Amino acid sequence: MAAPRRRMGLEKIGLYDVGRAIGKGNFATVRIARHRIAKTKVAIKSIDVSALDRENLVKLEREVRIVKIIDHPHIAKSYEIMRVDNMLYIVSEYCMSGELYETLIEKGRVAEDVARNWFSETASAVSYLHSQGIVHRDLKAENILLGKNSKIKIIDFGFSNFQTGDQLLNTWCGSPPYAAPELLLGNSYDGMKADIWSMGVLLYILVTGGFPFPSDSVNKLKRSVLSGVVKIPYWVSVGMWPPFLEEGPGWNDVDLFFLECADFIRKMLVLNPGKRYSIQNVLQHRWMYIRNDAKKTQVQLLEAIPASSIDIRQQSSKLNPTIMMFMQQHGKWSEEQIIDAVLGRDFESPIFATYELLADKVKKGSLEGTGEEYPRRGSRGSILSGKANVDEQPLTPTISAHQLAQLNLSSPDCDSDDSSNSDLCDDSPLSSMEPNHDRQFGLPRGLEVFGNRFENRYVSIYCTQILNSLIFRRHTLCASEQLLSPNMMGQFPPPNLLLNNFMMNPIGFPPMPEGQAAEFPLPSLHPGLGTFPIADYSKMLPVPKSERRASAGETLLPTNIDLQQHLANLSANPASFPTVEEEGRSYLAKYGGKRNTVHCLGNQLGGGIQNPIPRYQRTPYAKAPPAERRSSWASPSLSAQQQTHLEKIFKDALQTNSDISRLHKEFKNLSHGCAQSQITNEGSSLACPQISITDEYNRQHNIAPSASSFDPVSIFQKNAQEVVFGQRPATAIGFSSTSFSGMSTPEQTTKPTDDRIKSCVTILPFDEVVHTLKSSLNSMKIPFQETHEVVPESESTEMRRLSLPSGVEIGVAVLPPEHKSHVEFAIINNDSPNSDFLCDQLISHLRYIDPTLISE
Ligand SMILES: Nc1ncnc2c1ncn2[C@@H]1O[C@H](COP(=O)(O)OP(=O)(O)OP(=O)(O)O)[C@@H](O)[C@H]1O
Repeated sequence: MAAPRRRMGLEKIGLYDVGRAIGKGNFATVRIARHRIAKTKVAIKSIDVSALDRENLVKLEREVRIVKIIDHPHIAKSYEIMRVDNMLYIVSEYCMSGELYETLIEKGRVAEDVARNWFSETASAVSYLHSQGIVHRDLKAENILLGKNSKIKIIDFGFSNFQTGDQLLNTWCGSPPYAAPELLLGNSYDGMKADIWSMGVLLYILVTGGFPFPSDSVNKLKRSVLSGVVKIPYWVSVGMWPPFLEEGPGWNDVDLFFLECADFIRKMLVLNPGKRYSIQNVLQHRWMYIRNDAKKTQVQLLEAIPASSIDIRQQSSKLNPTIMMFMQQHGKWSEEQIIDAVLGRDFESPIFATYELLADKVKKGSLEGTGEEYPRRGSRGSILSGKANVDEQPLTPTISAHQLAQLNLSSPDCDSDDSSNSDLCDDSPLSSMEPNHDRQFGLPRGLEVFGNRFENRYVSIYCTQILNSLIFRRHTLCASEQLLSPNMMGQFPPPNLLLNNFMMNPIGFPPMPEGQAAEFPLPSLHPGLGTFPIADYSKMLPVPKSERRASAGETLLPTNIDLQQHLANLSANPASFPTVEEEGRSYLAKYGGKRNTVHCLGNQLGGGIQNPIPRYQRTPYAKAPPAERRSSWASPSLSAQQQTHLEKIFKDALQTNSDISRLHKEFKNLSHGCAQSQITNEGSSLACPQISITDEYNRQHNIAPSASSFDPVSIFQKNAQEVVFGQRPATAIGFSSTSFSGMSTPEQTTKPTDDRIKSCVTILPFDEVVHTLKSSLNSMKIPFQETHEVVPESESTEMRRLSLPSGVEIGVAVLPPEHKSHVEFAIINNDSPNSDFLCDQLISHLRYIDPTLISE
């Protein structure tokens, strides 16, 4: 094919006039273009093949292979593959409304009805892919575009692959915030289950406006994902079983009344891929069929898949005579050439693309009178071998001038108010009726008139470039290329250092064997990765101020858009978009007092909306047993006097509803002397004063946890780095604290200066926990010393301690009153940056066997 050339500043590639860039990926630039015969706008993804290494070339060819075979209404359709010099171009359907991600950024979370529509369209596309044995592996809001009428269109098959039967995949692909835990752990994985995890993240984002695992580094993300805790804000519908109904015969008829988005999300975000939903489960979940939309959604789901296959069947059985005629006139191709390329689905031929674009235009524009159709040749084989099998039906049916003219109209896209029109929609009779065919067809070229649009286009391109350069883009990572690109590798210690590190600490990251980049395992375990910033997703999506709660504070974002305004801007029926207040009120009216104990609905400290869900059920402390909750506490490094003083100021602030600047000031004074880095949450030294304030005070005093009540958590979260959220109190259960004395007591005071404690409770039997921990350590080649002890509190309870040379002490015991296995990880020696990871890894191994395991 001829090399691209420019005409009046507009680049020409094949039969396309190419305009401004509309997107950029790791290796690709996507530009808007217009097909000169069909006059349809398309997106052209261009990839400089010479810049790709062998592995990425393989991926690219796989992407090409896959886009050629997929065809689904909710997947952006590909029309043509062009190879010119070093460039490869993938021409696909142009999705005019851009990324779902950008829509969410702009408008914030969406109502569940809207989320349901988008999500079910996505699910139908994923179901189609999985049924074809294809996994996408990079599902994310940035790869989901909105086409005409806000229909979902999945794009970017750069990481997709074929997966058959029980086959597991190994390559680390995807975007960290959407990556399944098994990928984060570097395990082999089932790509289909990994897609479902990404869908869970997607649905979470749609209905909450935030990420389920907010973090600003891969390490933090990993820890958050592996903790297994998904905090879901109160406004997300919760499956609820009315107290008067027992589960039993007939209960299925009733459950449609109860919304279950939270349950649905959790089913997709199950750590254990074996227990995670499959796409079939997703399609069948009740939330997908809720209320008035039940019919519509079902229809959508049913329609989506067959529509596509019917389409394929129709296409293969008939060729449209109007289109054939039009192509013969405007493309000067012979009938034989057209039939051959179309039936052969020759993506590398401009003929096939032209036919498909025109056919889609006919479909969209409901071209009249196309009932008469060319009979299809018997088979491709017959075409290749001559005309023998061609039916003896007339090949030149009567086609009205009107029908041909209709094909010649601009694409419906060009009539939209899409701003990109100015780039590409030139509907002047000359250019439209006599398109500039590529030289290869040896056709006359129409006069190329752009007039004033020429200048405007440049202004527009220039502005777009500025905008593009300002927008912080998030890209997909792949273990061997993005996570460990040469640049990034440059930031790591040299390989021999890595090797030493690995030898010293086997959970470190092994050096990359030469030429085996693709097999690079466990990329996220490299300590260095923690230093790579990824987008701060926690600050990504705007949520109205009125909706911010301490509970969602970590997940949700500061806002600049008021939901009301957003709702007013939406053209859809506002009734389907209740405000958060309305949601809260109706939730309260329906369920208040039934399910959640709402301690006090009044707000003693001022007005503001009331949150029907008690704060302790939605804060990071939700899991803490009541005994561990307190109105405030200060670490033992504060003197008793200082502590009393702080608590007094805190209580004063509560009673007088005054601000807490005094408390802050006081606290700052106490913190004085600690380096800033020491008083932040991450890596804090427990030697510094720390305060953890919970809502217990509010709860005890029947103060409604509302936006305008005194809300130490959110105030501190906003203003003070010093608060250690969810920090355990200074005393810990069991043997947790230290092995220095060689003795453990149930209530032994931790050594505040050197202990870091993680603990979890599991229903697994003691022996199984010990066995799992030991075999995990063995498989990681981490030596340990095992000691048997008896928990003093209960003579009969055995305790096992595993001591690691890196200074991690692991204790396991079954403790009363629950008689569940308690596991404590005490990091005695903070020198090893990997100790934290190791503990998280071990916890996640346990969680694989017991998904109900609770981290404390
Ligand atoms: N068909 C399309 N219509 C409109 N915009 C598109 C289309 N295809 C891609 N884009 C835009 O271009 C961006 C990059 O495209 P794409 O994701 O295919 O590239 P990529 O190199 O694979 O990206 P990444 O490296 O992030 O995975 C998309 O996020 C989207 O904004």
